[in-house]
Amino acid sequence: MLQLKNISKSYDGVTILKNINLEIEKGEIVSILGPSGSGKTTLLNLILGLVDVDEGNIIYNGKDLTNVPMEERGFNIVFQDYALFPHLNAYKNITYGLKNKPDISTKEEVDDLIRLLGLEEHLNKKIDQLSGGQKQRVALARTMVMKPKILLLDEPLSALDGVIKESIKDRIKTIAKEYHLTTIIVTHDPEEALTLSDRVLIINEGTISQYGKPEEIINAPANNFVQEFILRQLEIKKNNIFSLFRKEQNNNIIWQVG
Ligand SMILES: Nc1ncnc2c1ncn2[C@@H]1O[C@H](COP(=O)(O)OP(=O)(O)OP(=O)(O)O)[C@@H](O)[C@H]1O
Repeated sequence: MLQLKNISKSYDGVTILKNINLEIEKGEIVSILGPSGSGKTTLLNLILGLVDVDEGNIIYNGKDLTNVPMEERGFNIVFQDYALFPHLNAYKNITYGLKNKPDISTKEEVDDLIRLLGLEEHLNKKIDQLSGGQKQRVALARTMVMKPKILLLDEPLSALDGVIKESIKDRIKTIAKEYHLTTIIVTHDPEEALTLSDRVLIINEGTISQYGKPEEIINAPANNFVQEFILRQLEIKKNNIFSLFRKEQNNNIIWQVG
């Protein structure tokens, strides 16, 4: 279990995160959801160890990691831009980290992951020959072969759309459940957070607005911010789709009458 206790962080005297308290169970998928500048990536970086906390503690399975350097925490991140090596093919990207630590994953485990992510046909391709969704899956595989204790994903779906987005969402869910892998995802998209996660952490201006299961957030928004910002966005999206549908129907009627 990961626990954040009274975490605070400021930059240049400006408070970015204030008194964050949070518990994430092993194998849970948690999304950090909030508007631009609310402190989502800062929170992810604090967990990863890329950024130091000003106050508070990060505890993992009872051990205080607050002052443990990033490399020793055993967490791993997939960045928004994937950060793949362009001169290496997909397979070499996936197995790159194993060069120095070959015992972490067996060949069978690597092959399993490649199969799970549907990358078999793309292994010999260079990175610039891959689509956005394929790059994303290579980045996920490269991180997963290192068997992180916690998988951190920064806006993993933002560059993707439609069917590909849904398919990567499913793959993230499958991997998290199959490997009992605690997964923390930063997103600004309420629909993505609510459909992908076991629990959603909604932050606004550096504080927690609500932390709960998707159905709790939808059925019992804790405050005005959750209601107005998060649920309203979903409502607008839904209405846009319905109005498009109605327009289409009206056009058909006019066309038929005409
Ligand atoms: N290294 C830094 N130095 C100074 N200010 C920073 C630094 N990193 C982040 N900030 C500030 O902290 C605030 C929160 O940034 P953060 O990147 O965590 O937000 P976010 O919720 O992830 O936003 P977005 O959705 O736009 O990526 C912003 O106002 C940002 O300008």
